[in-house]
Amino acid sequence: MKNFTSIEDVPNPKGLIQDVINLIDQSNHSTIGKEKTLGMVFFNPSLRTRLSTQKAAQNLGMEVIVLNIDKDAWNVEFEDGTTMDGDSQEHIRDAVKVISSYCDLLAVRTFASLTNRQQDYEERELQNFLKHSSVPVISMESATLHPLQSLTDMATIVHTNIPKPKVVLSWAPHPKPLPQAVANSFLEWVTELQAEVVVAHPKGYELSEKFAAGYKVTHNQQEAFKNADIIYAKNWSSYSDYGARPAVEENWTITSELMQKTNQAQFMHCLPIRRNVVATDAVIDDSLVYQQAKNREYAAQAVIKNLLEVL
Ligand SMILES: NCCC[C@H](NC(=O)CCC(=O)O)C(=O)O
Ligand SMILES: NC(=O)OP(=O)(O)O
Repeated sequence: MKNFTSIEDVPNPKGLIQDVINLIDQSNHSTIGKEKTLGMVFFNPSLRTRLSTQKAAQNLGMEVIVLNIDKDAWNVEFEDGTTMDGDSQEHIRDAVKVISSYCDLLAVRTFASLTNRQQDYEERELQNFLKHSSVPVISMESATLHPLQSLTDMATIVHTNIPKPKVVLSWAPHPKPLPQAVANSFLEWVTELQAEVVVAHPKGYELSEKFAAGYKVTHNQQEAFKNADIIYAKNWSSYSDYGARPAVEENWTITSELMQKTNQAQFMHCLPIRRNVVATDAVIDDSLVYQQAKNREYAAQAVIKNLLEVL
């Protein structure tokens, strides 16, 4: 594996999921990363990804340096060929060349504009990192994908030991427009599981065909929940009317009553979660969300180890 920015970078996804499961069952530390440095660059906030990736690198003996580029560095210009006489002091190509010169691996969190679909889906910021970094790049969530989250989620689902689970990816309400990244990535990875997958969302919230093609999609949340073993909740904004939040008539908040329609399903969410908007307190408090968050450490550790092995 040369980079980790989507499932397409992973030669053996099932093997990587198994590596994470092995770490869940028996966490271990190694010194493979001794005298090596992980650089972590954030363009927007993070709690889990930041701490779990840092912890994972430390478990492997690495040093970690962190740059909150949106807060602590110069304003970055992303357009090529522009005359930089405005508010941006530093071009992304210079920034990435310099940052990667201090690191052996470079992890980056970029962001979705939710205003320019073409630019987001071309992954302009992430592509600049891939193009200009002299070391392997790890995505800590990009404009359209969140592969560390999805790797974690797959390992968490397999670890429940439910044979051939019915897995429902359910849209849920949110007061703000959010990216499609977590849902896109989930659908990219869930094909690796022996599972029946159903996507439930209101009309107007169709995901890109690139990710949704081949999956059963329903606008009936109650129907989707019947016999489900895993409920994976996530809000996302519209892909077709990019970044919009079309009105939804029914209440899609995940409640205990709704969970009662399932086969005693386990509730999952990547966090952060807006309590009593996405799901009720009772649903969240009896769920896999903290196991999921803990498993982020193991997913990051499996990915970093894999990349270090081929340095
Ligand atoms: N990194 C995991 C998810 C991050 C992001 N959620 C958020 O931005 C929540 C913000 C809020 O609750 O206002 C998302 O949905 O893609
Ligand atoms: N789930 C997740 O990526 O959380 P953070 O945004 O806090 O890193």
